[in-house]
Amino acid sequence: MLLSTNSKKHKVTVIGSGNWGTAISKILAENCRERNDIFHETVEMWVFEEKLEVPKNSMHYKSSEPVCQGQHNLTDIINALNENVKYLPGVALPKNIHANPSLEDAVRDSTILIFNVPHQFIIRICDQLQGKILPYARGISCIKGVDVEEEGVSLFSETIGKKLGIYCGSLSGANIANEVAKELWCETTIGYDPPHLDSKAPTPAGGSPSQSQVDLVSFEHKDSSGQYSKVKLRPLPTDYPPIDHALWWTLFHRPYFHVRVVSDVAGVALGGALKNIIAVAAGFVDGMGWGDNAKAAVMRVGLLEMVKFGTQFFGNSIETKTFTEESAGVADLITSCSGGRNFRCAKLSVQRGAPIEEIEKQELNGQKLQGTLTAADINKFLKKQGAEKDYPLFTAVHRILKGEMSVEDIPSHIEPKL
Ligand SMILES: NC(=O)C1=CN([C@@H]2O[C@H](COP(=O)(O)OP(=O)(O)OC[C@H]3O[C@@H](n4cnc5c(N)ncnc54)[C@H](O)[C@@H]3O)[C@@H](O)[C@H]2O)C=CC1
Ligand SMILES: O=C(CO)COP(=O)(O)O
Repeated sequence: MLLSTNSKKHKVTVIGSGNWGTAISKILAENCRERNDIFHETVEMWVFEEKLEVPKNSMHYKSSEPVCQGQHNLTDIINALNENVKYLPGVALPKNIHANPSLEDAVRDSTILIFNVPHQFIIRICDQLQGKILPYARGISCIKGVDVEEEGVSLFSETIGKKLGIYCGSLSGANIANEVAKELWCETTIGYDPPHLDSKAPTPAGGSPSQSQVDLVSFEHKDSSGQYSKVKLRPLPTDYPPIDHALWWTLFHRPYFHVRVVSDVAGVALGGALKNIIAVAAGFVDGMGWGDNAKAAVMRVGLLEMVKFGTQFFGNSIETKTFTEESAGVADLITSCSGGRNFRCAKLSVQRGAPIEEIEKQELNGQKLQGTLTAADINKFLKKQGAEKDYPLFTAVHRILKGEMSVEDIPSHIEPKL
């Protein structure tokens, strides 16, 4: 067990309060309460504010609480009822979650930042956070998606790290939020590869950089292209418990949420992003009524494309065994193709003959699909690389979503050409 001999405690903020953002906040709040020798008990949860009435599927529908009458801010409702009535209705949240509508206030003095929003919103959030966070904070991204720009494809753990000047790992796994929130057992994977102190960096007066330096210190860091580079990071002051694999395990592990911490940050993040495209494909073929064999076929081809993409574009910084051995890979693929939102909405879109965006709006009550956007992001990148034909399943999903191909074409499209 991790024992704390340090004088300062970590303050934890979750940036995001959707379906997964709230379920993760619940886990963290339970652990912060139990391990209040290491963590501040209160977990701040940043909420993108909106006004609503307590809905019928809430545990508090028609209760006599003042916030249950008429329209109120979601933050006020969460703080009064300890339930996220919109994104995780029916689940009692620990009282030590504080829903906060101010991003700046939510991250103030936090040493640990957990990023958990739909990926389309994270860049703007990072822009708003610049200069507002502790410079020696460390992060974990629970976001499933990729960041495609002119220069290429990056993972959000990297993008967040670069934009905020902090180190950020990743968390991903077979973790359908509603099941995790009901405390049904599952596994997850955390990727964290903390920078090593650069032994050649000038040592400041008064000791080693890790002990006394409060200014920028140069670290050697391996990025997702496998390149070692010198990056400047603020070391965590030594009066805090070190942020390492053991600390992440202590913060996230629950009897119902089993954590494995690995060093393959890129593999964890990439697996979570790419499986969402495959889940859309699985939904398409299931919507056609083609049965489990067809679904298994797209899962097989999809897993191979995941491994190929990781190897081709993330080089030696990725361990492809993460895709086959960790929850963040094949297990996430299986659960997402069974009961995930991408799967369910893609299936309904075929069954109802309606665009998936329409189904998303009708069925998800404000929750967001990631697979459709990721299919477009990955396609943009593959096109630029001239590699669309090497990834027939990823390409097919994008083309079907764009109306350029039909689901009936999937079998012939993914068959290797002789
Ligand atoms: N829900 C799940 O079962 C799981 C989700 N994930 C991943 O976690 C990430 C977050 O997903 P969820 O928490 O499920 O989100 P969600 O799908 O429930 O999305 C709704 C959230 O987006 C926020 N939002 C809407 N418009 C916004 C805006 N303009 N700016 C900022 N926020 C806005 C809403 O306030 C709400 O918090 C995604 O990348 C997802 O793939 C990972 C594992 C499981
Ligand atoms: O990532 C998930 C499960 O691990 C959830 O996937 P969906 O977003 O498709 O529901």
